[in-house]
Amino acid sequence: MSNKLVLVLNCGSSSLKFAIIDALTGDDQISGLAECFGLEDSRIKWKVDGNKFESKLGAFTAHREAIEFIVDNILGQYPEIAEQIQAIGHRVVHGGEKFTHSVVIDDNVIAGIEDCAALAPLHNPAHLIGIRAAQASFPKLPQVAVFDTAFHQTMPEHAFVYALPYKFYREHGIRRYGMHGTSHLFVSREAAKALGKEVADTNVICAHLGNGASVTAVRGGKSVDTSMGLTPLEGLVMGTRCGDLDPSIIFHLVDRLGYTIDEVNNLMNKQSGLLGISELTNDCRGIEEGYSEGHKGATLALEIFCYRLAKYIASYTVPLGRLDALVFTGGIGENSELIREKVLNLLSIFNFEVDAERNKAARFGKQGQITTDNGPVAMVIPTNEEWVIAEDAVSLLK
Ligand SMILES: Nc1ncnc2c1ncn2[C@@H]1O[C@H](COP(=O)(O)OP(=O)(O)O)[C@@H](O)[C@H]1O
Ligand SMILES: CC(=O)OP(=O)(O)O
Ligand SMILES: [Mg+2]
Repeated sequence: MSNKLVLVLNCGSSSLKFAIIDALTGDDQISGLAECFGLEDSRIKWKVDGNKFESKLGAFTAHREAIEFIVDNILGQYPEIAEQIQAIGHRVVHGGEKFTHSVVIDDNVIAGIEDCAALAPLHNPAHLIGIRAAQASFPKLPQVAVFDTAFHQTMPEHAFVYALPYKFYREHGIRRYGMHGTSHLFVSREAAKALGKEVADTNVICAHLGNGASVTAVRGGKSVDTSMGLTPLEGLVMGTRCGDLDPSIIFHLVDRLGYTIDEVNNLMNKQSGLLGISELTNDCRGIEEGYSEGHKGATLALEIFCYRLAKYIASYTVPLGRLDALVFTGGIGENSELIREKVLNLLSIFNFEVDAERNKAARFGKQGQITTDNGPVAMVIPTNEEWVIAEDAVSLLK
């Protein structure tokens, strides 16, 4: 048997993404998404060999029921696939300073993920539910945790310490950690391949633009700075998150406008970003549609998104010195030729020259350079976090 199949689970605050993936080739045999938390009408959608299926999960289904559905109703139909699964790989957003690499899950690891839950309150508690449910459903299979933060543990202290009294880092671990590390690792490695260079000799800036979004400066295969911080709220404008702002806005909202801390948390994580500015939608496709129809809010949201992103990208030339390529990835980075073009035009000081044909062609999972050969390289590289998770899971079993 040449397959090395891994079931990869990415439990988010309100959804669960899953894939059964071959660690050797990156091909997924089955993949899907369950919208499973707090919804009256939660659903699960999945794909097998390009064929699409959908089913209702019922009201208020949570991760545990979704995993039971995957095991009983989906894998149950494909026993020849199910019996080949060798491990379960879990995406875990926050591993603090404790986890610099992927690990096989045991009670100590679970306690470590619990310790980090306060730093990623929307993500880590969901991962723990997923881990426990997977342990119950697959008691014989090894479970592996792969951390978003691990790739960023190479950042130097001057990039990760906040300008607060130092004791808050020393005593409470309050520092910048960075997320989406698995994606930044994957696309920076693929960029080196595409450039025909050794990873150790390749400097790239990666923009992962999905519902959450972050930019990372990768020097010689190592993360040297990234835009997310203690939590996934810092940095870029995102679908519903505000990213960077003046921290005094929090005092103003609480002291002057009577908001509770919980309300501020909800406002900044769930009601801001593209959704908050546009007063239309958090979905980039809807923002682009609004922009093309002259919708004022959508236009402003798009402009702020691109401007902030371009500023971050420009600033990451500081830790790199030399830039071999700028990489776009994530649902927006892989598909939005409009945003890529706007961002590259804002970065005119670097002489990027957009190639309209190439930029148009790079979408729906296609990799490729989107600039002309006359200037610096920008490219689209579809991310594959699930493949990295599957590879790590299998390599830990050897
Ligand atoms: N064809 C497209 N054009 C523009 N944006 C797109 C397109 N397809 C997907 N997106 C955007 O990608 C985002 C989701 O990205 P994704 O990486 O799937 O998110 P997640 O962070 O949940 O993994 C959404 O804002 C969606 O609108
Ligand atoms: C860390 C983070 O923002 O993850 P996601 O993009 O999956 O929300
Ligand atoms: Mg994603």
